[in-house]
Amino acid sequence: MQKPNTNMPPVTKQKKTARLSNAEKSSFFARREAAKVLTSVLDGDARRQAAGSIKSLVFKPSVRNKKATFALVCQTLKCLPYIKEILESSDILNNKWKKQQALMYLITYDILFGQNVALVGDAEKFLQHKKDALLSALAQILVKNRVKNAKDLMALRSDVSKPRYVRVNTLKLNTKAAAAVFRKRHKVQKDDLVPDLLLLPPGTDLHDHQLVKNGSVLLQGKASSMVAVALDPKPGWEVLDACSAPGNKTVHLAALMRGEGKIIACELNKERVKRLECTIKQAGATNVEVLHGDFLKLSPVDPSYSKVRAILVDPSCSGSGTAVDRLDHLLPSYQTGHVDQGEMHRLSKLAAFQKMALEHALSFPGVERIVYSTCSIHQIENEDVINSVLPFAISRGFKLGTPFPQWTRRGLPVIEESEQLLRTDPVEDKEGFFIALFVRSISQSESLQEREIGNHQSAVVPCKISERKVEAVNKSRLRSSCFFPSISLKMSRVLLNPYFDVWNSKSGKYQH
Ligand SMILES: C[S@@+](CC[C@H](N)C(=O)[O-])C[C@H]1O[C@@H](n2cnc3c(N)ncnc32)[C@H](O)[C@@H]1O
Repeated sequence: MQKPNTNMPPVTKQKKTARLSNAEKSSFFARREAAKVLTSVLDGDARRQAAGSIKSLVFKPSVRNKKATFALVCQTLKCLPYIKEILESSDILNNKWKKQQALMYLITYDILFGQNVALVGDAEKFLQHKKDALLSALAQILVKNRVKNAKDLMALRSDVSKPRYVRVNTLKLNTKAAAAVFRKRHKVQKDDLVPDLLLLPPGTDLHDHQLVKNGSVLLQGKASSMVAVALDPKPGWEVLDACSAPGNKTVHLAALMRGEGKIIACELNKERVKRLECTIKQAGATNVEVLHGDFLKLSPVDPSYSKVRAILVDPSCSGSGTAVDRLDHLLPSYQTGHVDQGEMHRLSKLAAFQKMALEHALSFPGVERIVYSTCSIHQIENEDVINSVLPFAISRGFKLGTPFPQWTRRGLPVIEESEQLLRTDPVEDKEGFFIALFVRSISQSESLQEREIGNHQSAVVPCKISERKVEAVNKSRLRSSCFFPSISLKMSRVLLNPYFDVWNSKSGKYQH
């Protein structure tokens, strides 16, 4: 039997096609485009290997009607648990239609929750004929959820709304002037915590706004904008942004430094370096030097970095804190709160890299301030990373600082210093970020620098720490070594010696 072609309007009847209205044609094609995106999203979610976020899939050049496709995919996902239940309980899909599952979901959405208009096409007609069965399955769900109609049912799964945050790029425009421009069409408030951050009503679409296009403002969230402010670099400083693309925080640092001093923006990924360069150019940040390379391979004792006073470590992370922004909360896996073995393995690998990157930053002898940040909600990428590097940080003369002391949401109470860590909440603040700040006095960083040996092959970096700290470090290292029973006695002795860390620039590793 010949397969029906659901990708074309009923072309066999040429006359009929000609009579299709523009609305009918465009919704027919929008549903087909949406079906491709939805198939990709659901397959990726089932395999826990997303091909991209919903937004990135919709914004691919191949999708013509982006706005309609995006709306249809999101609305259908929002109702998906009900749609699945309805299709299952009414049992109307034969094998032929089951193979076009995403399209069935979209059309069912249109019939029961959407406008129920312009339903041309074989798949649409099939479901229209089964409308009574669909309605009766929906009625049962309404009773079960104690709501009167489909609209009220959808409201049960309503969107989280968050203000449209706009960070003014003070390298190009002052905040007062930016606020005045937006005030012509929107209600504008200034954020009470982050300087140069404006709040516009939720849903305000500014993607095509002139100020966004010319780099005068950035559509950067509040939590993300807190990171550079926490590092607090001063004009004239040298700052290292360890993992910098796409560069939103790099250019924020540049603005806070008023374009004075130098930022070394390091990025490993070649493609992302291009994005970084675009961001820098668009923002007009002239004091940024892009370094395409591996941050872990930079030698802390290389004279090129001897003047670096602050480092931002914003490493690759799971991104779990921005799930709402990426619309992941609409996905079936998010709704079950499932973290499977594969995901746990991925988190452990990320955490291992995050720890290495932070430890590496702590090794630069002239540095006074380090911020570690993630957009993850997982303890393994946040508090656990801090806990695991604390002994080393202390051995290098650092202590934890308190970014935004007035902010009430702090780290999870799984380490003693949790009050010094900062978290934002994915529900309350609409983004789940984590920020930790390490500080060291200038005198300590200077004495480390004086003592360092600028040997390019191998440099010994003695650490100046008090007896009390040595004891704390030893105790804590002993504790950590207990988790690795395979570590030999000889090796643990080396690990327990807090005085010397040897950087070998050939291997790009420390020798303790
Ligand atoms: C979370 S993103 C950084 C976001 C950036 N700070 C911003 O605000 O726009 C992490 C970046 O680190 C980069 N990266 C990962 N490993 C790296 C390494 N070893 N050295 C330098 N960059 C690395 C990734 O390619 C990615 O672009």
